[in-house]
Amino acid sequence: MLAAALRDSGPLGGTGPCVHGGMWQAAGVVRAGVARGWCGAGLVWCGAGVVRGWCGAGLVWCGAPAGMSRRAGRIVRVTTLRDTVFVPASARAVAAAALDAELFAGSAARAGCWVRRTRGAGRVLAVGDELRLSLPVAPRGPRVPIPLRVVRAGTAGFAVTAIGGPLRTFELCTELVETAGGVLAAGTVRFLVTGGPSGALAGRLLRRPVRRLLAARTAALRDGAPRWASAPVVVGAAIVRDGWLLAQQRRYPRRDAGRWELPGGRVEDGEPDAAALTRECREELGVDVWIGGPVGPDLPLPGDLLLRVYAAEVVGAAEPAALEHRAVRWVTAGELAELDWLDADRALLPALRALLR
Ligand SMILES: Nc1nc2c([nH]c(=O)n2[C@H]2C[C@H](O)[C@@H](COP(=O)(O)OP(=O)(O)OP(=O)(O)O)O2)c(=O)[nH]1
Repeated sequence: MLAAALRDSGPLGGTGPCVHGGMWQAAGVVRAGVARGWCGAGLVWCGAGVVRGWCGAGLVWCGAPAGMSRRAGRIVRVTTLRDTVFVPASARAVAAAALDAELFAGSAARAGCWVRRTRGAGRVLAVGDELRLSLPVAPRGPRVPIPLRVVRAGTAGFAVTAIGGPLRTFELCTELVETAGGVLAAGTVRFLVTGGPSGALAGRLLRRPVRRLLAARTAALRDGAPRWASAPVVVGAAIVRDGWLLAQQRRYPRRDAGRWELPGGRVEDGEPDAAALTRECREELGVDVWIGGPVGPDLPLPGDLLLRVYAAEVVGAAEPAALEHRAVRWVTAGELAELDWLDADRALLPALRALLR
């Protein structure tokens, strides 16, 4: 039976042009030319033209079956599970929810999992942060420890991947696709187990807790995003000049004194973001600024504040001064990582680096 299953196994996934003009994505094993998959617009056609899945709110979604193949002579089983929700909120609010460390840990707890941050700090999850996920195989049963690293954290989505533990491959990602009325948040978990019958059993046992984790995560995004849509905003200015970025060093409170941040501050009630940034840059630096587009995603801050950063340039040849801060400093892309940034600002470093390129 096993041999027959292996013979039937095709590629473990794939992607191709969909009849709706987008791309289809097949997940799991392709048997006899038939794949299950999903696309953003409707039904999925692949292989011999057979459709699996169903259409709801304009998208097809399905739980893909466990796939099986041989790699280096070992039986490898890949399981891909998906859960998609439609979130009627702005893309920036949903991305903020996706990067919210508290929301992530809370949703995992609701699914019976534990999440502990082992690297990184603050409310926002940044690329390079590490977490330890403890997945229950059964209620009150043994737990599988999965050390994870954040590998993607941006406006288009979030992803963590295993960096050790018994499951050498475990990936959880959330793709965010903006639509006219809101955002499609497509959660996927893909994990791989090896071994014969014991591997098959392990794969089967893990499906239920992983499915619960995935469902709790997408539900948390749907329920958590509206809060970020109406959160009080702190605006920051990524002021650039000839490949240099202006950073300023905090004087207070004690826990943040000496750390670096971007010029800016809280937006007052009814005040447009641009007006708040103009006001803060005059007060803190004594200069006027031109304000451009947003840089990176909106970032959750402690106290349910949201940090939103805009690209900016000093008007004219005026030199910014540290009127309220300990110091200001121009830094190159290469020097960005040398500064002790506030926790949330660390999550912006990839976007700031890209701005300076
Ligand atoms: N301006 C700014 N604030 C930041 C950044 N990153 C970050 O976490 N924050 C936090 C620090 C503060 O808790 C909050 C900013 O609000 P604020 O500038 O009005 O706060 P503050 O503590 O300086 O208070 P205040 O004296 O200006 O009233 O956002 C950043 O890059 N720029």
